[in-house]
Amino acid sequence: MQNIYYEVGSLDKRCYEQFALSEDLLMEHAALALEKEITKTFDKNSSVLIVSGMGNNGADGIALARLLYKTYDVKLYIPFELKSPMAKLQLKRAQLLGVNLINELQECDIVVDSLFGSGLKRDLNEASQKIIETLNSYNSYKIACDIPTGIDFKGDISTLAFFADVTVTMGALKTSLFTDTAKDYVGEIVVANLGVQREVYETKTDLFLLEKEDLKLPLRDKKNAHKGTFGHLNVVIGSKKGAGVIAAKAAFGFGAGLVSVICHECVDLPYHIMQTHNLSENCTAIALGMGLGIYDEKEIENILQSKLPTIIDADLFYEDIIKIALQKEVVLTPHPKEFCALLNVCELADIKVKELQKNRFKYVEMFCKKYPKVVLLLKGANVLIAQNEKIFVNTFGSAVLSKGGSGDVLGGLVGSLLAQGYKPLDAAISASLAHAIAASNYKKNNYSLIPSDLVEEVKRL
Ligand SMILES: NC(=O)C1=CN([C@@H]2O[C@H](COP(=O)(O)OP(=O)(O)OC[C@H]3O[C@@H](n4cnc5c(N)ncnc54)[C@H](O)[C@@H]3O)[C@@H](O)[C@H]2O)[C@@H](O)CC1
Ligand SMILES: Nc1ncnc2c1ncn2[C@@H]1O[C@H](COP(=O)(O)OP(=O)(O)O)[C@@H](O)[C@H]1O
Ligand SMILES: [K+]
Repeated sequence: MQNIYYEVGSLDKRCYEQFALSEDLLMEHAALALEKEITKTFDKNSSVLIVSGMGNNGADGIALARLLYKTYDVKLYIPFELKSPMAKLQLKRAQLLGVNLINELQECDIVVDSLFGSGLKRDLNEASQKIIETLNSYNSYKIACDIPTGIDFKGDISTLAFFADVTVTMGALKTSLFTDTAKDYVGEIVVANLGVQREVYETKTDLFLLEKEDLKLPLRDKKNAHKGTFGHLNVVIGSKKGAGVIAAKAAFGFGAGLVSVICHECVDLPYHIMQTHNLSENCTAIALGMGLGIYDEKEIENILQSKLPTIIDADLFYEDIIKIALQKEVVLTPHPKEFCALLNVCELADIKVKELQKNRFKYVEMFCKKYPKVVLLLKGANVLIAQNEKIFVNTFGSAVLSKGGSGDVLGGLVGSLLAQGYKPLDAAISASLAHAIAASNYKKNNYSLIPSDLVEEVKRL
């Protein structure tokens, strides 16, 4: 996994103060990283439009123009008067070489957006919006310097933003690149080394980007084993029975030795899933909430009081009864609307989904501060998995998963790993990764996946 930061200004400052690196030196490395992004794919003489703003983001772009000058067909566009001293210095250097400025935007093979970076404040003015609109309309390969212009430090977009194919971000990863809103804009994210290795530049953090290697599949390493060795998950089935059945099937496919559903009515189950009325004696984990609907309060209260590892989903996030479980290491898997309801039930905030989506990290932190034992998995385009002070981001998911039943599969996968003895945080991380990576392996198209296809892909991981 990789480190993420809310801001990197303090890391830059550390470079100046502790390692005697200069702003100029850091900026030169920023420009070199942008140059590398171009030279690795594009032949000499390709045309490069660089759009530079008045601050240091613009300065990075102007330094790039100098680096590319003569081998690439560089077109430097500076729409506003430069403000930052570094931008002015970079322009002086570029012009001494002979780099010419262009007066209007021109479509090129490559576009570099260095209009605004981490210094973006306020809404983009009309002139900037027009520029971004025009750049977005080009078929060029689009590179964002540090962050696509229009995304603010919280990862929010107030008017519009640059659609990058790749974002070369300076020094380290920032949370603003990993909001659900930013996901459509950032493209591939590359981190530029600013003159020291990332291991040196970065300091301790509690935020992490998950990578494929962080997925720990429940591969069986014991030869002397039987079905009981791999746990017994009980899935509580509610009035919308399908949800629990999907979760049960997913759990079985992900390695649980035994899976039973707790249901008092007749359910149509595959032969390998059992049905029971009460918690099984050898039950090792519980999944409940998915499709629960109307429920028997006493029964759910008893289940929530159990000491067994538990994953809770869906309908229970709207109910006071959930508070029984929040002092334990349970896994909660709400989608944004459910998380808003949960924040309300827990008297933490009374907010709408829009406010949550603008501040996902903040509300996740707030919840985990009050309930440090709980493992919270907040669904979304980028899933956040958190416990106590740590937050892990899973960016592997895609719109392939935007289907009824995808969340039920996820609940089953988490339950399966809990039943097999994973620690709650590890279960949430590996289940979330398996869920998203399995969906990305579904190659037919991005609209037709159904829960059973997803389970099939999980089986093939
Ligand atoms: N140590 C450093 O500071 C480094 C900075 N680097 C680059 O510097 C960037 C940050 O530079 P700055 O702090 O100068 O910020 P920016 O270049 O992002 O922009 C700040 C300037 O834009 C103006 N501005 C902000 N929002 C505006 C809006 N909506 N409409 C019109 N004007 C607006 C501000 O008044 C300020 O003059 C980073 O994103 C990165 O690309 C890199 O060169 C690496 C080192
Ligand atoms: N656009 C998307 N990008 C990434 N993941 C997505 C996207 N849409 C949905 N998902 C994932 O699919 C799952 C949907 O869960 P949920 O909304 O609870 O559905 P349901 O209750 O119908 O099963 C979540 O894990 C979510 O993160
Ligand atoms: K930018």
